[in-house]
Amino acid sequence: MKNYHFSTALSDLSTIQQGNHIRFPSPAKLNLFLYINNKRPDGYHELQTLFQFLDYGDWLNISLRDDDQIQLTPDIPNLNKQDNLIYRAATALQQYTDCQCGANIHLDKILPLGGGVGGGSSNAATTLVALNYLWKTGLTEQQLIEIGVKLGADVPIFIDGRAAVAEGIGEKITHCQPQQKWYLVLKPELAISTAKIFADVNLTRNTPKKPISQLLTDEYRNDCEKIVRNHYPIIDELLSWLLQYAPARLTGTGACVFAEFDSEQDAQAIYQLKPTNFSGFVAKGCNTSPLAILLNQLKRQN
Ligand SMILES: C[C@@](CO)(OP(=O)(O)O)[C@H](O)COP(=O)(O)OP(=O)(O)OC[C@H]1O[C@@H](n2ccc(N)nc2=O)[C@H](O)[C@@H]1O
Ligand SMILES: Nc1ncnc2c1ncn2[C@@H]1O[C@H](COP(=O)(O)OP(=O)(O)O)[C@@H](O)[C@H]1O
Repeated sequence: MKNYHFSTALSDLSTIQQGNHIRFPSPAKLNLFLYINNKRPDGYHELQTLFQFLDYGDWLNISLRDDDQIQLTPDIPNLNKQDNLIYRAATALQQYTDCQCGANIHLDKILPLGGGVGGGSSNAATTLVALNYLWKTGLTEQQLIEIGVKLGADVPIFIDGRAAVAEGIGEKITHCQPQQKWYLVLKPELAISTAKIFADVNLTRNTPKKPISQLLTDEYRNDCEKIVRNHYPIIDELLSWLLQYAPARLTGTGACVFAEFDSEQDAQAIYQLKPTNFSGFVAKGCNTSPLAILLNQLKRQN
């Protein structure tokens, strides 16, 4: 059975490096809180949001090629290769560095598209970090972030690899150490467009900005939750169900919802009770990204 929890695999590098392939983790994130402070004249919204990684996500299996082609398998339904953030990240790195290297990239996808768990952004970040390592292009983290931010607002946080509060539209990052709880994440079978949520006239977009120290200790909320619950009755239903058992919220602009627990056993116990027509998973929150952990291990080995 495939394992989408990274910590076990990362404890044994022989499962990560097989022949000329290396498997790189592309973890999910949760927005433990998300407040919208303001709409800027250019239409973007200023946020204060807490990112934590999950010990769970996609794998990117990468090997080098003799030519400069980027081969990407398998196809994601309804997404052209040229629009896939993995392909865009790889070609952006080639262009930035003038590098003639290529790669075969196989994506083992488990994270839902438009799920608010950052799958696309994480795939882009893992591609940049992994290919910079494999191609020996030697870019600094800051240079990778410069490329990544053009691909999506959340790509820099996945490159940075440490839990943080992001402000502005995501460019101002303050590292922090929230509790590493266990989460039960439920995935409704629907994708939510981030643009659509931010365009909604009823969105709460004037939450006063607060000092980060206060945000971390106050009760956590997500300003997108009210309108997402209104638009999608199924999400409303799922959140009401989870709230019977534990504190629960929306992540990002949805569609996934999560509940937090102090132990894996507690999270698993509620997972067993979930309505059978919904999929979900249990995973631990981590303040250091599994990708950063693997990269350090690979560098130490060389
Ligand atoms: C708000 C977050 C929190 O994690 O939501 P999720 O996408 O994860 O659910 C993200 O930062 C989202 O980042 P990302 O998904 O990359 O959004 P983008 O593609 O950059 O933006 C899509 C559209 O949403 C609107 N948008 C996005 C981010 C923002 N701070 N203000 C906005 O108004 C803009 O209209 C933009 O054109
Ligand atoms: N490799 C990829 N994985 C997922 N989505 C991708 C990818 N490449 C491009 N996309 C596009 O990015 C959109 C947002 O994806 P994703 O980051 O998974 O959602 P969210 O930001 O809600 O967590 C998708 O709906 C899809 O159209």
